[in-house]
Amino acid sequence: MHVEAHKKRAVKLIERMALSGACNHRGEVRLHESLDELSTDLADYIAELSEASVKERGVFAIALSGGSLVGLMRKLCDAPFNKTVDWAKWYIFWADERVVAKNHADSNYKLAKDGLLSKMPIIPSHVHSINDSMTAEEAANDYEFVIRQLVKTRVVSVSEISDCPKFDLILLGMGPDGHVASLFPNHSVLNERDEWVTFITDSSKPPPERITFTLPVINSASNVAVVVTGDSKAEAVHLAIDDVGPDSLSLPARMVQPMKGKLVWFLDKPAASKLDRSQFSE
Ligand SMILES: O=C(O)[C@H](O)[C@@H](O)[C@H](O)[C@H](O)COP(=O)(O)O
Repeated sequence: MHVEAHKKRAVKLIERMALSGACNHRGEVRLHESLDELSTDLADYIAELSEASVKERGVFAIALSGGSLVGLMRKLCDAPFNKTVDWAKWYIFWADERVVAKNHADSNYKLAKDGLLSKMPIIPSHVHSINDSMTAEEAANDYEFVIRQLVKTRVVSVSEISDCPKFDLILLGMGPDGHVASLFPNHSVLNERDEWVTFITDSSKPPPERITFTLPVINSASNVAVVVTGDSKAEAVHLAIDDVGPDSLSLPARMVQPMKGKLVWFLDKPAASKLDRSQFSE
């Protein structure tokens, strides 16, 4: 990289660090001036975790979600990442999936395949999407079985504390209602402690049938990143991150609390606009 470009990047980084605050027990908050800056930081973050994981374990097990997250990961397909990331070591999973055919417009797999995976040299057999010819319940059981086999062979690591799979990185979006993966507010699946993957047939956001990682799996990951943009999410971001008392405790995004892993929030300014943090004000 040219020296001037290096300098510019360093200045940007310092500015960003000044804007972002290390955020005690709710994780690290990374606040971004623009979606472009957020997506550059997100690509850097994922590439760094991939490198560290491949160095340590020889593989990188990453779980995706749907929504705007996929578009915000697009820079991974461009230089320098297209050349520097060790794509052959990536294993892809979904933290949640809509129970629809893989070629359906609602499919999270299709979204990621069209927008990302088809542009990355990932080994097709490393892409673990759900079986779309089953009922939601069967698909959840089947997906858990697939993950169990990969835990046995250590493609997916295992948590020393919970016996759950320990994904190297779980990427989540968040809805304005504070849902993450397909864990919606007040739903009984929030209490699921035994299964790794479960299903719902009554999602408050269509389509109704989904499978989802459970909270114990999300909270056993080595790294969890929640990527949230736009002012419609500002209130939920406030409840998920700030110390607002017991009312917020039932918010699914607030229940994302990795036991040993690291939690990072990637926010743009509108999403962060209701955070009680003086360092975020202009
Ligand atoms: O399955 C779904 O309905 C979506 O994948 C959903 O869970 C999404 O991840 C969040 O609602 C955030 O979406 P946006 O980032 O697009 O707002």
